[in-house]
Amino acid sequence: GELKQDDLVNICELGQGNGGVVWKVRHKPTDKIMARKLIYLEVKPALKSQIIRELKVLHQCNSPYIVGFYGAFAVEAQISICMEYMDGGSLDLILKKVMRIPEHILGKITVAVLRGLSYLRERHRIMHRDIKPSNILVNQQGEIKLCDFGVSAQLIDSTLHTFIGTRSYMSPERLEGTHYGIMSDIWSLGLSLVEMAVGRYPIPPPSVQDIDALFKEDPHGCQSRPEGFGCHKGLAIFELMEWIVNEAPPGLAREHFSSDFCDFIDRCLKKSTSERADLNTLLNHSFYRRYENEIDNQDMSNENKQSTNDNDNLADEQQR
Ligand SMILES: Nc1ncnc2c1ncn2[C@@H]1O[C@H](COP(=O)(O)OP(=O)(O)OP(=O)(O)O)[C@@H](O)[C@H]1O
Ligand SMILES: NCCNc1nnc(-c2ccc(F)c(F)c2Nc2ccc(I)cc2F)o1
Ligand SMILES: [Mg+2]
Repeated sequence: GELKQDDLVNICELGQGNGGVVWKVRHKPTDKIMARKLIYLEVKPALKSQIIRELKVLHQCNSPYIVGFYGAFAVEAQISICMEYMDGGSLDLILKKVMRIPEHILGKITVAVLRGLSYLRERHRIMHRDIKPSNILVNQQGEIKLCDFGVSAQLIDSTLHTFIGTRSYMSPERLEGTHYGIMSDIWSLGLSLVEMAVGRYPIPPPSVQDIDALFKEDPHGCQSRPEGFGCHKGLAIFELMEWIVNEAPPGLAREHFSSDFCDFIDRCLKKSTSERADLNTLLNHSFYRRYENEIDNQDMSNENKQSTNDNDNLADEQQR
């Protein structure tokens, strides 16, 4: 049935973005735990109902790589989007805890993101528009899923002027205001992977010393960021955008990462879209190939776990 405000009880706040806050909530009638995103929007009622109508398409977005959707509604100037609660949180939070994410995990993340992007394109003819670590969520079953993709054209339109971030995962062509498409998601994926591999937003690129300091065996054994790494004064958002448009793209240090990971990143971070790899090319890249069956076992094992549980329950029942 339809979700409504009175049926939801706040448990705790999961985080704030720019223009949105996300709560962990319980849906009383079903006792289901959900994540409720509230987006503040002052738009005419006609536009609000159009947004709610367009968000209903999320009921058809069913993929192991896309966060589940329970419903959307508006109360005054707040749009609520109720979705699957991902109890592992987002990759930006995980990155803060672990300093940097090892390559084999980044391989699994890459498989999930590319499969999520191709699902959205093949089945719903949409691009994501906001690929970045905070929009890639994980759960304790080890599943990796995408959220916050532009399914409603009107919601995108109504929030264009409000959502500016502190850092930009936007591609050069998007920052230049020229037309952009799925290839812009590929750039954002590349930049997100470099950030997670190195442990900080990669523009302006860390110095060679920074990188070596990061990877030398930490004497204390704990993963701590070297002095001044990453927390040096970042560029202001506009300087950052200028850097992305005018300077060479970031890349990975070949002495610390496999050559096919470095090559994968180089192909995602080509500044010109005609040189950048498209989705199909990346789905055939050796870095993707190396991890694609790993994640299938992951999914299979979850399904197997589910079915063995079902069988166990059935067996129990028959004994009772
Ligand atoms: N479905 C979810 N399950 C669990 N945690 C979530 C879920 N959706 C969002 N979050 C958490 O809420 C935080 C805020 O999300 P939100 O999308 O508003 O902002 P953001 O993605 O961090 O940044 P921005 O607003 O710039 O897009 C995220 O960082 C994430 O940790
Ligand atoms: N600054 C606040 C965070 N930014 C942001 N969060 N969600 C969106 C979003 C934008 C357009 C759209 F159509 C959505 F459905 C959107 N949300 C959305 C899409 C799919 C799922 I599953 C869940 C969602 F919240 O934009
Ligand atoms: Mg988000």
